[in-house]
This record gives sequence, C-alpha cells and structure tokens, in this order.
Amino acid sequence: MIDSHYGVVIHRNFKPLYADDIYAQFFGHHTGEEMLALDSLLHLIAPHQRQNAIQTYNAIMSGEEKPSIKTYRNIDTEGNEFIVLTVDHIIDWQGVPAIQTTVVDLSNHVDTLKKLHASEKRYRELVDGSIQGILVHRNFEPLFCNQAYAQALGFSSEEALITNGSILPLYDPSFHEQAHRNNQALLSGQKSAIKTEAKCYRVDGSVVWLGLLSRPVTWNGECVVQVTTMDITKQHRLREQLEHRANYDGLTELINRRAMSELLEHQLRTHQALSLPLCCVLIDIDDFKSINDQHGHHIGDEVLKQFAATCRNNIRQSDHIGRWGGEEFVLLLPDTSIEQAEIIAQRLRKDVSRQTITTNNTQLRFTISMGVATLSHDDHSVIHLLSRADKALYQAKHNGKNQAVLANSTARDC
Ligand SMILES: Nc1nc2c(ncn2[C@@H]2O[C@H](COP(=O)(O)OP(=O)(O)OP(=O)(O)O)[C@@H](O)[C@H]2O)c(=O)[nH]1
Repeated sequence: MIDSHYGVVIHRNFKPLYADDIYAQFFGHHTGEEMLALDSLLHLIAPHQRQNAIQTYNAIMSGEEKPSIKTYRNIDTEGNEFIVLTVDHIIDWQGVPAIQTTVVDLSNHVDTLKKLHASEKRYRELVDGSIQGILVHRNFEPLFCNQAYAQALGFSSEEALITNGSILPLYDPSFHEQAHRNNQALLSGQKSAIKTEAKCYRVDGSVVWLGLLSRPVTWNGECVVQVTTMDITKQHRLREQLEHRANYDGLTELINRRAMSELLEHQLRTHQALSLPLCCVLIDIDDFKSINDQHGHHIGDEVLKQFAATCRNNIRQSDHIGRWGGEEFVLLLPDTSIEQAEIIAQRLRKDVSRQTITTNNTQLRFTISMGVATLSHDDHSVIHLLSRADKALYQAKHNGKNQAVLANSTARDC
C-alpha cells in the first residue's frame, strides 16, 4: 500500500476549474480556492514533461486515448520537484467536458524505495565483503550464500554452492541430527538463535571446522534460517592438542595420572552402583634406575615406550592403561574378577619378560612387578583401592620382583 494522500483538480486546457485543499497543499498553497487564480496548471509540471501532458490531454479529450495512470514530476511554489501519480477522467463540468485529475503524491514512496535500494546495496556490500560466511537455507536447501561461505567449503563460486540441493552432505553425519533439531527449534520460534560448532568437508574432502550462529530470517516472505559461519579449524586443532596434552603422557601416549584418576573415580562409582567387579593393577618396571644408569636415559625412555605398546596390545578395548608417574603404571580392568585380573597380569608379565630392546652394543630385557586389587564395597575413594594395590606391589618387589601379588594374598610367581 502506498502511504500517501490524494488530491483532486478539475481543469479544461489546464485552466483550473476546481481544486481541493489537499491538491493545493501538494504545491505549497493553503486552499483549493487559491489554485483557481492560476492561469495554467502546466506551470506546476516539470518543463520537460509539459509537452507530454498537453498531448495526453488532447488525446483523452478527443477520445483517441483512454484515461490511464501516469507519473509526473511536479514543482511546488518553492521550486522543489516531487513525483505524483495521476489518473484522468472526462467529466461534465457545467455542461462542458473537462478533465478531473486525481493526484497521488508519491514522493514518500519513492524516497522509501530509494532508501531501500541504498540499504540493500549497502547490505550486499557488507555481505560480500564479510570475512564471515553467510548462508540462507530453507530446510538445508541453499537459497543464498556469500563468497566467504562458498570459499570456506572449497567452492569456486557462490553459484557452484547454491546449485546443490542440500548443504547437509557438506556437514559430518554426526551433526545431522542436531542440525535438524536446531532447524526445527528456530523455525518454530522455540529459539531465536543457536550457536554451535560443526565438522564439515570441503569439496576436495579436507576437513574444516565451522563455528555457526543460526537465526530465523524472513526471505521473500518466508521464514527460513540464516547461518553466519567462521572457520575455526585452527582453534579447534589447538583445543584438541591442548586437551590431548592435558590428558595424555607425551612419551608413552598413554593417558596420564590426571585422566586416570578421573577415570578411576568414575569407574568406582558406576561399578559400586551396579555391584560389578572392578580390578586395579599397579605396575612398576623393575630396576629401572639401573637401566637408565647402564644404557642411558634415552634407552630408559625406549623401555617405557615399548612397555606402553605391549600393554596396549595385551588389553581389551574396555580396559584402560595409564602412566601413573615415572616407571609406574595403572591398569584398570572393568567387569573383571580378581581371578581374571591375575591371569591378565601374569600374561602381561610374561610378555614383557620375553621382549628384548636392542641398544647399540647389547640386547636389553626388563621385567615388571605388579600389585592386583579388587574393588570392595567399603572403598569410599580410589585411594583405598590404590593403597591395597600399592601394598601388594611393595610385597611383589620385596619378594624378588618379576611377579604379580594379589592384595591381601600371598605372592604368586609363574
Ligand atoms: N628414562 C626415564 N627414566 C625415568 C622417567 N621417569 C622416571 N625415571 C627414572 O626411573 C627411575 C626409578 O628408579 P627407582 O624408583 O629407584 O626404581 P627402580 O630402579 O625401578 O627400582 P625398583 O622399583 O625397586 O625395581 C629413576 O631413576 C627415575 O629417574 C622417564 O620418563 N624416563
């Protein structure tokens, strides 16, 4: 709808016969009466359109042309130009034909359109120049994207991406369910914005991590979703590295004491709640100091790495091995009875004792001692479980090393 007033004027050969006040006010006059003093309405029309106005008048009066809608540039009393829309009708005025013109002031409308175009242009420039990717989609069917979004996913142009029926195949399948849920929440008005991160694949198959901010927007009168994206691949890798460093031992690549402590606490709670057996094996490499002293620290490191690899090969997927510190390790065996734990410990002990590590001049062998403890209902903390395993390990060392001792039991050597 055009938000404008309309005025009415009746004229014959542009000599005004009647004008209402609204028409008069378009031109800076106060009343229609004042307009009647004008010789010709033609002076109100921009000079380059006057000829056209005369031709139209003659054609309508002679019946050659049917009255139709025209736009004119008019001039007010102060010389300001403004745009009007006119509709002419032939009427009978005091027995003689005359033209009745209804005039609508379009200035506001044209101004609004101009401002809209200017703001659309500015928006387009902002979107094109944005380093953030912008995508508009209808249930994942791309409707619009900017260059930054297309480039982040390895497309040569925005058009190349838009022609895809769905953007979902560009996102890792693990994200799809969440994407559908978020889309629904935004379109239903349940949420006004959703921030998330997603693993995506570029056209060449390489991985890119995107930070996404999704909002519902109106697009050609329809409610759709606009996503603003930022390439966070570097930050994501850094975070993964930091998380890895915080939880893993750099030398052996086994989980570290911090991560193992958390795991122990968690496993203790779940196994006690479900009355399931849980065993903990504390392992110490025998005479490690003399390995270092005789062969050098780097060979000592090699022994630690090889031991870690042997452990990984010996345990089930559900078991956990971690470096507790120095040459001490914790093996955590969920859902395992003490009898089964002893079998596993002895198997590992034998495997280790059979291995050789080749140094520059000689072949090196090493052994391990172990303390095996099982979770009791009275264990309120892992400290109790670990302390029993530690006592058993001490016993194993005391009894001559290269053996596994069950907590509160006698040493058993194979
Ligand atoms: N190469 C190397 N040595 C380490 C590392 N961490 C701790 N050690 C050394 O491991 C040795 C442990 O020695 P001790 O605690 O005396 O134990 P041990 O010689 O194994 O004697 P037992 O436990 O009685 O068999 C120390 O000399 C530590 O410096 C490491 O990451 N790399």
